[in-house]
Amino acid sequence: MRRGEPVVELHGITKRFPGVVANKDIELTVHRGTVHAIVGENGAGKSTLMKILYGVQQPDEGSIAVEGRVRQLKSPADAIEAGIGMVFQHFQLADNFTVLENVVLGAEGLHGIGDGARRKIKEISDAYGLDIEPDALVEHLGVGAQQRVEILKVLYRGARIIILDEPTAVLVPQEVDELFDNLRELKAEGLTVIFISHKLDEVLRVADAITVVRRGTTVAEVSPQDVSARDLAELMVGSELPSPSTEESTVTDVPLLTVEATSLENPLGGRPLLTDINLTIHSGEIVGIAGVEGNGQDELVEVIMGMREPTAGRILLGDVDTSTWQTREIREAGIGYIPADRHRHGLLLEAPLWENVILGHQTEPIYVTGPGGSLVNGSAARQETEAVVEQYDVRTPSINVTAGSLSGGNQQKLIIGREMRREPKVLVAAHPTRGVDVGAQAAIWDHIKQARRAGLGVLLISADLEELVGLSDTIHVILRGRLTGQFDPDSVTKEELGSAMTGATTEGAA
Ligand SMILES: Nc1ncnc2c1ncn2[C@@H]1O[C@H](COP(=O)(O)OP(=O)(O)OP(=O)(O)O)[C@@H](O)[C@H]1O
Repeated sequence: MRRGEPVVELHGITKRFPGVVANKDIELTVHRGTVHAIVGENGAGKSTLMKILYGVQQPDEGSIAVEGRVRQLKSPADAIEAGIGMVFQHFQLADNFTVLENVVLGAEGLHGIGDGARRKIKEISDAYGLDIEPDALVEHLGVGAQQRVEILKVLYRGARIIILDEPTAVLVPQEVDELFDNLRELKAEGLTVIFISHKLDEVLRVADAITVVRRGTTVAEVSPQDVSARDLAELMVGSELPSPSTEESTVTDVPLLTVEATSLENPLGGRPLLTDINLTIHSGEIVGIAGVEGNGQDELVEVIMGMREPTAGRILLGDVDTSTWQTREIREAGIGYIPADRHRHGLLLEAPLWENVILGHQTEPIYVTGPGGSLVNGSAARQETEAVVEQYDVRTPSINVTAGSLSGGNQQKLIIGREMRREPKVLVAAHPTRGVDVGAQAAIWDHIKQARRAGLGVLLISADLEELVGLSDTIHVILRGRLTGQFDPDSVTKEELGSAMTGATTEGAA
């Protein structure tokens, strides 16, 4: 096939769920050898469209042509057969297996593991600059490399069209650059990449064409040379956006949460997970933590939230030592928590929204009723859920649907609303706006800033440097379990932060 020919043609795609039209009359043409971005608000219908193209879901109406041939994609196997592969945001790799085993098990099964497969992996890795060793253990690979293994897996199965679902959400800036280099190599070889992203500046950097989806339908196709990030955001929401305003500092000298000389040994031996962490969050202050994933951020959150007990040092809430408290006690004492993994720690996906909103708080007086307080007060729970949905703009047909049926960004908005409406004293927030569209992101930032004015203290862990710099009053860098530098967000550059995060420099500027 020639470069530039249409390889994916979607006409009139419509997909309905109970109470929602997720896709309506979608028109999309993707050309060979291009990177084609799909952007839109949370719940606009992007994931649904990609699932339809990957055969995970079937459209109610419309047609799909791949490389000029009309196809019925009834399953991912059909899509793979048509030359389409998909890399999901949550990697689907078995940690304690090698790259070779991971790649081959999904494709040919056990009998495929051998020198032939090893050679083929090397060839693919070399051809597209993926830099993957077939015999490396997946658990030894960083996030960026694991993502390249996922891409390699898809290529190994012969994909010519690769769908990536928010591929940069989990990457730090250097890894994003590497990924984009890989994407350029893929398209130079005549492959086609379709990707979903909320990071509009990245979309403008790497895409050849951008399709905007609004309320389930394709509203525009633009070329990155012709638009700004702001134009794109306005196309997504269908109206003009307000301009951001500058802020006065609200930091006080009242300590709310203190992490004092805290260390955490690794129960499996080796380097400690945390070493001598000292950190204070004052009322009205947002303390940001920058770091490459896996450098102790999760463990820091876990010792603060009572999921692990520090092996040295202590955690103080005000002047009360909470180091040995359980998570529930800590939450009840006024710490809100936005976990990094919303599926594992934040939500019960099979339960309705209203149950999720009172999750962890169902024993509190306002939610109990009946003899001996044995029943849940459904109407109080529903009222609170309606309020979360309304204030945090959770797009849902009703509060009775399951959390699992919400789009990813709307799940995140639900968690943030649940935590913020409880008016915590301290908020421990890991990647609070991951997967959230730019409009909703700005709204969440406003909610957090407003609470900060009223005295909230925040520990903000984020891979999004824009968010860290824009929200934080001070930024610490975490590297191999230690705080290695402190920076003033008003003066630090992304490059300085990036080098501190990778250990290229460890000197703080402030
Ligand atoms: N399995 C499902 N059952 C019911 N409703 C669903 C299901 N999957 C998606 N929806 C609904 O379809 C709409 C579109 O969701 P989709 O996940 O495609 O949005 P999205 O644009 O990918 O959003 P995000 O940016 O938040 O990931 C939403 O209203 C969502 O609640």
